[in-house]
Amino acid sequence: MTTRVRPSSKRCAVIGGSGFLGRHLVEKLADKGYTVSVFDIRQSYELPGVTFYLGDLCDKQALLPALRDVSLVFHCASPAPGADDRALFERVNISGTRTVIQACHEAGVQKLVLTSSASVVFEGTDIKNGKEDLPYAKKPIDFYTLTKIQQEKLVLEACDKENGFLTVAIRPHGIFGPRDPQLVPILVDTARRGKMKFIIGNGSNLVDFTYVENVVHGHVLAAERLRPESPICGQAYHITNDEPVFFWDFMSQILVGLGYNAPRYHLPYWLVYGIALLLWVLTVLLRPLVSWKPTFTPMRVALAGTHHYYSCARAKQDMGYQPVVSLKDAIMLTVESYPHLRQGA
Ligand SMILES: NC(=O)C1=CN([C@@H]2O[C@H](COP(=O)(O)OP(=O)(O)OC[C@H]3O[C@@H](n4cnc5c(N)ncnc54)[C@H](OP(=O)(O)O)[C@@H]3O)[C@@H](O)[C@H]2O)C=CC1
Ligand SMILES: CC(C)CCC[C@@H](C)[C@H]1CC[C@H]2C3=C(CC[C@]12C)[C@@]1(C)CCC(=O)C[C@@H]1CC3
Repeated sequence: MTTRVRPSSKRCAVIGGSGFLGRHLVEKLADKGYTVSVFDIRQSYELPGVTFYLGDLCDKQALLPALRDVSLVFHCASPAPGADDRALFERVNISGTRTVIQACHEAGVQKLVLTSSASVVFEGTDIKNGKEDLPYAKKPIDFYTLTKIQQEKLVLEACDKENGFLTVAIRPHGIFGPRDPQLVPILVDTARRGKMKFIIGNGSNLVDFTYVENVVHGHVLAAERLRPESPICGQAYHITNDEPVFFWDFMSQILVGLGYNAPRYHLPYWLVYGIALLLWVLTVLLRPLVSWKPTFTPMRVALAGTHHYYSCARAKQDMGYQPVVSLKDAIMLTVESYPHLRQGA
């Protein structure tokens, strides 16, 4: 006779736990006394109480050992948005997420928390205080967004109270903080190449940027509140700093904090967007010959020139969410964490 070990509620797995958000989440969970299994295609650190399983999440056999005796799974793996590779996004974010759900069923996992993105409703036009009932983008601005939409739908539709499998999706926006490989490094690289002189549009667009610890806090709350009687089952939740800021003020504060000049000259939004679109088409057409990645992609230009901020009212009401680090402190902590990216370093 085989006896099945009942998964402990203090054992969890983090798929994508070697990444920027994933590692911060793992550190918080370990701090809170969880035993954590990390599943990722790479191992970027070591931590007591954390076991690493390496593999591709599209491979169920590789994934299953990481989910053994685990009751709670966080899925925060995705190819980086800059990958611009439709096949890769579809394979990892859509088929891979189906595989994650199947593996959870086979391993007897009871709760799945997905890291989705607030950009699942973003089509390149203004969103002001967007709530979760906004429809998914009909014309997603890139393959990343397109596949994040499908991924979120798969996870929320898999929620099945009768069979004891509960799911929830967290939608952060513009995550930043120590060790982020995207926002600050791309910004500094652009400044070092002398391309951060211009403000795209009139500079009055409000945007959410979310400190990584607040995103982690949203994930942990969701996991701990995910019970059959809870309103959060099968729902998506915006998690932001809840302090919309002018996009170009935020960028300037980071740049100035690191010793670079803030951008000063204005360029018309539609001109820059048109050029970015043209460059993107050229890179696609010339791809077999040239492997050049433009800094100003249509997605980045749209994000830099429109309003996109979201309401966290639902997360506050259903999960008791409140940001734990203010934007001012978050910017200071972030700037301090990148001494190697300072001007002249
Ligand atoms: N950063 C942001 O501003 C936002 C991010 N998100 C979402 O948050 C999540 C985490 O993002 P972030 O931490 O920034 O991203 P990272 O790229 O830092 O982390 C993702 C991790 O997943 C790994 N990974 C990618 N593909 C696979 C695969 N097939 N199998 C196993 N592991 C894989 C990555 O490895 P490798 O690095 O080698 O690819 C990486 O370690 C993602 O789902 C993203 O869509 C949502 C909103 C905003
Ligand atoms: C070169 C400049 C015009 C812009 C430099 C900063 C950008 C790299 C970042 C500003 C907003 C960020 C953002 C994301 C990635 C980095 C930025 C474009 C996401 C696309 C990451 C993944 C998501 O799910 C949504 C994010 C929105 C904001």
